[in-house]
Amino acid sequence: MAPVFDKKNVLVIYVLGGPGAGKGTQCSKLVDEYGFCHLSAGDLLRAEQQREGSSYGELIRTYIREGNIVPMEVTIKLLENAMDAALKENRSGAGWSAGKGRFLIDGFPRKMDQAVKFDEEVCTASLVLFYQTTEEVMLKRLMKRGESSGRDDDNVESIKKRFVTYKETTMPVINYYAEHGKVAEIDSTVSVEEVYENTQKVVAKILAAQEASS
Ligand SMILES: Nc1ncnc2c1ncn2[C@@H]1O[C@H](COP(=O)(O)OP(=O)(O)OP(=O)(O)O)[C@@H](O)[C@H]1O
Ligand SMILES: O=c1ccn([C@@H]2O[C@H](COP(=O)(O)O)[C@@H](O)[C@H]2O)c(=O)[nH]1
Ligand SMILES: [Mg+2]
Repeated sequence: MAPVFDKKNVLVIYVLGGPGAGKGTQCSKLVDEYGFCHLSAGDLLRAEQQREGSSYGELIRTYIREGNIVPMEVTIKLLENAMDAALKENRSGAGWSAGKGRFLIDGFPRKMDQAVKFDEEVCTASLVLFYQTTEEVMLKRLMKRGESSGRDDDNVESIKKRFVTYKETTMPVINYYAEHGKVAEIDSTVSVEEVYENTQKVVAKILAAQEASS
């Protein structure tokens, strides 16, 4: 079913990279500076897993623990509903007016079927921010985060599985968007501030281009 909002009115940036690459960290800085609505597919799935009465709770729990990708219909519906709700809030500020808004979609699309379906039926992204670092760095960050995150998948067994899914299933998505000239690759090995400086440069350009065309 088509989304309720008009896709012409939304600016979408996908935020991709390996588990623990720093996607969420950079998104929160972008929210503060540019007023994006940040939608993390993983967070939406975790919230749905916890929701009383959800028929997907157990399914989501198993997929996340195994580092697998939840069937796309579930995730796309959650994202679409969250976008719709944000647009109905009538937010103010740069990029927001009646029915218009700007979104960071974090950790999605992670599989080609999601990418094709979302592009066709919901909306297309103007840019893909791709945070790149080594598995060694990501493992260290996730193990540290796991001391306090409470996430079922911040343990070494799940992390190893997430790395396999990332390489086999998500890298083809990133390569697909790279072939379409949409990917900005950013080294996320360096400090949060340095990563953000490089992120700002790319995002500021996209926002300026959008402003010039509207
Ligand atoms: N550039 C950085 N340098 C050092 N630590 C970082 C950096 N970026 C993020 N971190 C830390 O690494 C951990 C993972 O970061 P974050 O949660 O942003 O990653 P993510 O890509 O969203 O991970 P996931 O895919 O698991 O959701 C966090 O504890 C965060 O504080
Ligand atoms: O589109 C998606 C995004 C995420 N998942 C599942 O959630 C976990 C955690 O995602 P984070 O982005 O690390 O918070 C991921 O490993 C998948 O199991 C998904 O199924 N589909
Ligand atoms: Mg995250």
